[in-house]
Amino acid sequence: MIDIVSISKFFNGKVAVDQISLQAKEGEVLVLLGTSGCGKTTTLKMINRLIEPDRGQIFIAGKDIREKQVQDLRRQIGFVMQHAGLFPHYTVARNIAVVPELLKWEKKTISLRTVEILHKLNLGEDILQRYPHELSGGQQQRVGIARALIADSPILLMDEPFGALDTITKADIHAEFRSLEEIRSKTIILVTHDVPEAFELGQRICLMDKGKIVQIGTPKELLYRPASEFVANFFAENRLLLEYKVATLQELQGITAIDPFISRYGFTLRTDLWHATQVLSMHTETAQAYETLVEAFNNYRKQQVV
Ligand SMILES: Nc1ncnc2c1ncn2[C@@H]1O[C@H](COP(=O)(O)OP(=O)(O)OP(=O)(O)O)[C@@H](O)[C@H]1O
Repeated sequence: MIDIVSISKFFNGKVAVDQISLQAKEGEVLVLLGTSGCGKTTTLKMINRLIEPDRGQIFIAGKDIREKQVQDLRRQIGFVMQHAGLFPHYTVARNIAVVPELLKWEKKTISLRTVEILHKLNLGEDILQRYPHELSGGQQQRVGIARALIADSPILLMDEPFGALDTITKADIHAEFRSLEEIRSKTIILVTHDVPEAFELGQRICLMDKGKIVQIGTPKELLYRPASEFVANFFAENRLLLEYKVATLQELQGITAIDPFISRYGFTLRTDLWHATQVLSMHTETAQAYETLVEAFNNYRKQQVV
């Protein structure tokens, strides 16, 4: 678990992070969300000591991170940098092997694990001898993720890991990322300014503004129980999309019979309404099922909005 206790950071006398306290629980994806300049990256970089806080403390598994050697601390933390952050003069293979080499893994182990992780991220082995500039933006970001995952560290810090991707590539890579068994048991803190991405990937979202936390909670809490007008306004633009994304079939269960949707259309109780209605809206023969779900959602929504 990562426990951040009242940390602050000043740059040139101006506060960038202002007495932030939060906890990231073991095995969860916590998203730091907010507009440009609100202090997300600075907060993230203080966890692996790329930036030192001016005030406050950070604990990992109960230990103050300043008590460890920086290199030891960073070896237990996978880090995905903004814009992938690959070394331009290293091949993909060398980029991915940076941490295993520091850990003094055998060459054979590195190459086997590299191939395994490449396949999981839908990358071909043919890219191993290429340089970053010979890859597409999406491939570069996948390589950045492969590099952070290869050593299977218990913590993963991700700074806009999918930032450079178009919407369609993003949807694919989000789905891949969520289904990776590698991320299941990790504590992940992910920085983004992309609201739908935060809702898709975060179990909890920490919304920040001007260096402070405005609200921290589940996507559903932020949407239906905003702590302030700022929070409500922040989600106003994407509101309907987000409401469809946070409602799962499980939540509609008491309102309409869900079993037929599961057996007939291959959904699960965890399928979100956004995905389900998209599938059902594609064919005329599923129009009735689509309408049933939308009606159930409207009734569910009435119970949420008080
Ligand atoms: N090295 C630095 N020197 C001076 N000011 C800095 C430095 N790093 C960040 N800042 C300032 O601190 C504030 C917070 O920056 P930070 O990068 O943490 O924000 P962010 O929320 O991650 O933004 P973005 O989404 O644009 O990356 C900003 O006002 C920024 O200009």
